Amino acid sequence: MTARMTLNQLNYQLTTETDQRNLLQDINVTIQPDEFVMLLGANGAGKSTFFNIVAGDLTPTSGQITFNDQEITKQSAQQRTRLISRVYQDPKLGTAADMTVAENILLAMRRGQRRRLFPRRLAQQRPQIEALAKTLPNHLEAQLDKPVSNLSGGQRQTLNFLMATIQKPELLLLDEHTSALDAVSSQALMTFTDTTIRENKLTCLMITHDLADALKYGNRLLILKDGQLIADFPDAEKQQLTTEELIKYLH
Ligand SMILES: Nc1ncnc2c1ncn2[C@@H]1O[C@H](COP(=O)(O)OP(=O)(O)OP(=O)(O)O)[C@@H](O)[C@H]1O
Repeated sequence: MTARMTLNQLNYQLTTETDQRNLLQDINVTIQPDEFVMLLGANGAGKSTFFNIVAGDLTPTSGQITFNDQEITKQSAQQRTRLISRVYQDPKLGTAADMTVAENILLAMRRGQRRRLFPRRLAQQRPQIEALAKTLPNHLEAQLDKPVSNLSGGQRQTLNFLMATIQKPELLLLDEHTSALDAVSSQALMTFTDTTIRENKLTCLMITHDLADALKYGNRLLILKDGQLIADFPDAEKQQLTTEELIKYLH
């Protein structure tokens, strides 16, 4: 099996006027296509920096990133958008607030294609959009003609997740995507996330501070501490882990 992504001897050093800090240090990790990886770490451990490097928003100071056997270390975030989708913590990011839910879904379906004939396409694709919406949690199917700015946080994050996965990215990055939601909405989106990843066989890296979710979902678990990967649990070991053991790693 060709690895989906390999990070080799990767370092990221932040240089300011007053000091130099290694935000990521000697990261060596290979992600396989069938992996749904939980990434844990205390505040400031370097998780978002890790995602920014993978997405191409930051360039590593040294080391290589290989994606499907091609080196992409110097590729921009724009060049990687065909491969990598990201959902952020903030429900306001990722959607067009003034457009309706249906229009946003159509935009995501047609990302990368020409925008001509948009109203006609919207009418043509309506049955498909409605069928899709019926599978979604958080009652989003009843909101198709509402502007996105009217949605609750849970509904907006559900839409963000759908838009990020509708074209089946090669790699999905979930950056604490349920953490701003109430417990019920968060669990509904997490269940939908898990089903979507399994059914579409997506490769996924997910940052979370929710230890119960980290243990329940995914088939591998990585822990970052002070910019270094200090633990890597494959599925069988992950299944034996307890919250208490995880807490010890995070301190
Ligand atoms: N542009 C920057 N300037 C200064 N410090 C930075 C910058 N970016 C990140 N840092 C620092 O680097 C460290 C790692 O940050 P990062 O956001 O990657 O951590 P994190 O694990 O995602 O944390 P959290 O769980 O709080 O989101 C932190 O100490 C942070 O303050």
